[in-house]
Amino acid sequence: MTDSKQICFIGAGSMAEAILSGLLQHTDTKAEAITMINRQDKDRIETLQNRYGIISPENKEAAVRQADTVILATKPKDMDDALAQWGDQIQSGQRVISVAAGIPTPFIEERLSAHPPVVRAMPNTSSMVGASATALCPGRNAAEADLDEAIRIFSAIGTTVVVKEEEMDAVTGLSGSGPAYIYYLVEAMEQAGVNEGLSPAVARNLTLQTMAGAARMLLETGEEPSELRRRVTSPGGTTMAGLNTLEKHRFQEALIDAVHQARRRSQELGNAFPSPTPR
Ligand SMILES: NC(=O)C1=CN([C@@H]2O[C@H](COP(=O)(O)OP(=O)(O)OC[C@H]3O[C@@H](n4cnc5c(N)ncnc54)[C@H](O)[C@@H]3O)[C@@H](O)[C@H]2O)C=CC1
Ligand SMILES: O=C(O)[C@@H]1CCC=N1
Repeated sequence: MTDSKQICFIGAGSMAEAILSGLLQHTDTKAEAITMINRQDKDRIETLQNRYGIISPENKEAAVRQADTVILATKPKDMDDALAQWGDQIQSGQRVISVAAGIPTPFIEERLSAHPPVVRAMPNTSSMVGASATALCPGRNAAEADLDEAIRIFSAIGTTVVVKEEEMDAVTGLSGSGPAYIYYLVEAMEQAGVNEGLSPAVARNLTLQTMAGAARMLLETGEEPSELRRRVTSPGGTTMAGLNTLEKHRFQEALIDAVHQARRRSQELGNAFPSPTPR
């Protein structure tokens, strides 16, 4: 992605940093093309300036006004205030991308008097290493070119899919929150290795490569996970003993419920921000 387009992040937390880092490492985007605005927290912007060389704008209003794309990356609960604070700076010729969980596009559209195009995105923090799984959906003022531009940004830092807005809560529960489930699994596998007498370093090394290898097998062979699992599982062997235990503890049911509860929570966050105008 060759780019001189200006991007302004409103909200400079974990997700904004993951996108920023991914863009700088995996595209031709220059740090000078990125501005970041954060509430109160001057230290945070200084950290990001030192880490990435991005600009902390003197005139924050102008930075929002001058961006080609404004990325809204505050917590859902802060979005209303952030739109009240910065929304009047956003012009119709700009493009807005929101990465906030749960917040429907009409909620944002109704708070932007210039009616710019809004695209909703749900990336994940693997953006940082160019490996996000991002789902996108266009708001009512977004033309194909706006969606394409958002796809272009997020394709540079991972894979993208376009979904219907009503699918965004499910996406959030699955791939938005998903990295945390995987890290949780890694924590458990490492602990298991240590419990069985391995050093923490060896347990980590083996766990991570096992995880990475299994992911690559899935991606590169295109085989079904159930088939790949079958090939590891010799009848009466060790894997079967392990899998039977996972089944006894209802491991799959627990994961399915985790995604369901995360989806439900995303929906709940959205319900807290109703949109008065029916679409
Ligand atoms: N962390 C994750 O894995 C993912 C997060 N998201 C979404 O990204 C958004 C941000 O999440 P995180 O980065 O984790 O949160 P965070 O709390 O790390 O960052 C949010 C930042 O927004 C700033 N902020 C709040 N109000 C502001 C205002 N009025 N003007 C300027 N800055 C303001 C805060 O100071 C904070 O630094 C959330 O809406 C979340 O749902 C989406 C996908 C994954
Ligand atoms: O936990 C959260 O609410 C955010 C949204 C998806 C991942 N993290």
